[in-house]
Order: sequence, then structure tokens, then C-alpha cells
Amino acid sequence: MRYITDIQSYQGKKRTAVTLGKFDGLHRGHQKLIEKIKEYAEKNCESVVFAFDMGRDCLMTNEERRNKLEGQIDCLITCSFTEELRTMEAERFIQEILVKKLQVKYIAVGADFRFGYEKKGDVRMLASFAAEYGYQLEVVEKERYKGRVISSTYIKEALSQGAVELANTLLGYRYGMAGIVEHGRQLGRTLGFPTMNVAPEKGKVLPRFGVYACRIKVEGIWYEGIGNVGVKPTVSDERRLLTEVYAFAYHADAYGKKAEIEFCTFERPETTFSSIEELKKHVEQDIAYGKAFFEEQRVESQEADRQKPAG
Ligand SMILES: Cc1cc2nc3c(=O)[nH]c(=O)nc-3n(C[C@H](O)[C@H](O)[C@H](O)COP(=O)(O)O)c2cc1C
Ligand SMILES: Nc1ncnc2c1ncn2[C@@H]1O[C@H](COP(=O)(O)OP(=O)(O)OP(=O)(O)O)[C@@H](O)[C@H]1O
Repeated sequence: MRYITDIQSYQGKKRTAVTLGKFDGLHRGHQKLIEKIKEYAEKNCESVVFAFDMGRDCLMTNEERRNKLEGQIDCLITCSFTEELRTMEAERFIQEILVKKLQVKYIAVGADFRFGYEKKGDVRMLASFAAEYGYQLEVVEKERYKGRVISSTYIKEALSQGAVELANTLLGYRYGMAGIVEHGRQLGRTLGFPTMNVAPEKGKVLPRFGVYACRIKVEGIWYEGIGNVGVKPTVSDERRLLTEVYAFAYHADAYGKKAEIEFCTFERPETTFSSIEELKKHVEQDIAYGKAFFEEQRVESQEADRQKPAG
């Protein structure tokens, strides 16, 4: 997959099948559009995802989006929403970017897709130029979950309430974060629960402050654990945002290593305890909760396997 951050540097020999939007999170609705361009691109076209980077807090860093699309499409264009792009008239965007630059042959977007200065461009405008410029427009019906349209906004709302299972369902994969394991004050170790401390990347949306059953990947291996998202107010005045995970079966030294964390379920909000002893007592309960959660998951998946018809 080619990765481009400046549309002017795009060069391609073939015509393209393009989808456009913010693509924050690559949720199930986005995935539907991506399937469309992949399918069309089999007719000797390049599949292109054109993502506007709005510079706001997001579900996915540009690097995470790139990694998720790697091997799926031919080209990812992540374009900062610059003044030039913001003030470009919609018709000019079609002519200059879609037609001249990308040599577009097929466009797949949702019905509410808007673009161009003052968001004057929409699917009607795209349709009105289709014959003249020789492209096909496909307006894809919005993917819903229990009647509500899936959107990045909906997923952020779910995360802000700690509803990570809902967020995971809307995304079609588990929400998470990644970073380098940092040194804490090593207090957790003396309390009996050594934690891997990972700071989120700037602008990355985290779920509601609180305790979650998590999975954490270190050196290629996934471990089950229990983690806290927040600022650990009981032991620190710093208010520095971290995710700290105690992995039940990890016994090595992870400092300086890359870790990926996935949030599985919310247990309780982060709390300011009156003493370290209180904190320790609650974390022990959290650990029991986390172990029981993963055990139950194992039982459920074995049960589901048993229910599957043989052959
Ligand atoms: C499962 C779990 C739950 C936690 N819950 C809280 C909490 O509710 N309030 C809080 O102040 N800190 C909480 N923490 C953070 C601990 O205070 C922190 O991990 C501990 O003090 C060790 O910090 P250190 O890594 O700097 O040594 C929690 C940590 C874990 C692993
Ligand atoms: N649920 C969905 N089903 C199908 N297509 C979608 C869905 N949500 C968005 N799209 C389309 O995907 C492209 C990218 O959407 P975009 O990321 O800008 O919207 P969004 O997910 O609704 O985000 P936000 O909530 O931030 O507005 C657009 O063409 C949009 O119409």
C-alpha cells in the first residue's frame, strides 16, 4: 500500500476507485465503503482511501489507520485539513483532485458525505458531474446498529461512558491504544500488582476513567489483565493521563518495550481512595473480577464451539 500525506505528490498510472471522508476509527460503516472500492478496483483500478485529517482528538492515530489498511487497499491518502483544502470550492475539488489528480472512475461514499468550501459539495453534486467526467458514483446505505447509524461520534460517545463493548461492536474490532511502557513509581510492585504504564499518544481518545478488563500485547504475545485508565488520584497529584495494566501472567521487565492495549469491559470508575490500603484492597477485587471475566469468556467460547454443527 502506498501512503501519501500530500495530495500533490500523488502519481498513478491507473484510474482509481475512491472513498472519501474522515475515516476516524475505520468502523463498520467505513469498512463497508472500503469493501466497495476493493471490489471495484478488481476491474483494473487502484483502490484509494482519501482521509481528511481534521487535527481533532481521534479514535485512531494516522499510523494506526495506516497499519489497519496495510495490505487491504492500494493507496491511503491522509490529507491535513489545511486552509487551502478548507476553502477549495467543491466543484474545484472534483475537477482538480478527483478527476485530474486521481483520475477517478468510481466513488463510494455515504449519503451524508459533504466536502468543499462551506460543505457545499454533496452526493447530488457528485452525481451531477458523473457523466461529464466519466466516473460512477455509488451512494452506500449507512450501516446501523440497533437502528442507530454507526459513526465516529457515536463511538466516542460510547467510550466516554465506558461502554467499550458497544464501541467494540460498532468498530468491528476491539478499541485500544499503544505506546512504550514507562517507569512508574514502582509502588504497584510493592503492593503486589506490578503494572505496565503506557501514556496515550497526543490526541488519542481514551475511554472513561476507570478500571477495565484488558488485553496487553508485549513482544508479540497477548496477555490478559486488569487496567486503570486515568490519573491515579490516590497516589499522584500530577494528573498525567496513563493506562496502567497488571497482566496476570507476565513476569518479565517490560520497561521501554512497545505495548498494545485492548479494552474488553468496564468494571468501575477510577476512585480517590482514602489510603493506599483501601486502594490495594480494591485492586485485589479488580484482579479477581478481571480473572473471572476472562474465564467466563473462555467458557462461553467453548460452549459456542460445542454448539457449532460438526463438519
Ligand atoms: C486494576 C487497577 C485499578 C486501579 N484503580 C485505581 C483507582 O481507582 N484510583 C487510583 O488512584 N489509582 C488506581 N490504580 C492505579 C494505582 O494507584 C497505581 O497502579 C499504583 O499506585 C502503582 O503506581 P506506579 O506504577 O506509579 O507504581 C489502579 C491500578 C490498577 C492496576
Ligand atoms: N455508518 C456508515 N455506513 C456507511 N458509510 C458511512 C457510515 N458512516 C460514515 N460513512 C461514510 O464514510 C465516509 C467517511 O465518513 P466520516 O468518517 O467522515 O463520518 P462519520 O463516521 O459519520 O464520522 P463523524 O461522526 O465524525 O461525522 C463518508 O463517505 C461517510 O458518508
